[in-house]
Amino acid sequence: MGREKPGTSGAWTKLRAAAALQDAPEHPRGHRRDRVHQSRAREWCLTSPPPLQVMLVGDSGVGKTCLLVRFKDGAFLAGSFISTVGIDFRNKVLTVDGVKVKLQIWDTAGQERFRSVTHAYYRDAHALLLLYDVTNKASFDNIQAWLTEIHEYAQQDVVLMLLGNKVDSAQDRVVKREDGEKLAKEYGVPFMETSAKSGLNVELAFTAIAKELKHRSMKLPNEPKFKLHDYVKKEVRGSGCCRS
Ligand SMILES: Nc1nc2c(ncn2[C@@H]2O[C@H](COP(=O)(O)OP(=O)(O)OP(=O)(O)O)[C@@H](O)[C@H]2O)c(=O)[nH]1
Ligand SMILES: [Mg+2]
Repeated sequence: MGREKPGTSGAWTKLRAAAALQDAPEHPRGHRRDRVHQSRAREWCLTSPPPLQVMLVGDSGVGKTCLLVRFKDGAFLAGSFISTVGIDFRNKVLTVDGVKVKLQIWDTAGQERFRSVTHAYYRDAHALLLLYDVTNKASFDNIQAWLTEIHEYAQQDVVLMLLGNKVDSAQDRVVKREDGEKLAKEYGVPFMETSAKSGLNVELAFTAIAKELKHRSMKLPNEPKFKLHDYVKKEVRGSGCCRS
């Protein structure tokens, strides 16, 4: 039996919220978050229209959870690294060109052992933020494998953006900005460097995605076509240390 197209009905949203409740893991940072999680999910499924689904993917430790927390709460989760277990989500409403856009952002676990959980969520994603860590060459080298996985499991028209995170760690950098740009160009995806720690380009990454999804869903006849690549190129900010 085929599933209903994601994001098209309140029933779908409720299903997802119920699934989120069932799967809700202990919060990765050790707090009891079940109740917060439940009320968040309940509150979300009572609002309409259905949110646009954005998924964060990439190797473990690249900063997916920190990026989401920075975007949602404006804070950086310093301290010891506690890996995400399974999958979690946070909601955020953005105002894009005067229109409210609801994003439901899925924070996936980068660890290999959770890969099958993540696979199940790909096809409902409207957008994917694919992260690597500029201080970790292996996370950059694995981007091609992630792209293969995305190709296999995500919708063909999914909005995709490549992010090189932790750009604040200039001394530990091993992946040059140019390498990220080259790889992104090769695959035809927009690219920017970010820092969940300093906040660099975090808002921009999500806003760019929201703008693209909003333009796709509204398709106003007199509105000029939104070009995500051009928008990102125009708006992106360098880390201030390494731009030529
Ligand atoms: N310097 C710096 N450290 C960061 C940044 N983002 C995340 N970190 C650190 O990197 C570590 C991993 O961050 P997480 O956000 O938990 O990584 P993750 O991608 O969610 O990892 P998994 O949940 O295992 O997939 C933590 O110790 C963070 O404090 C950043 O922008 N700059
Ligand atoms: Mg995480």
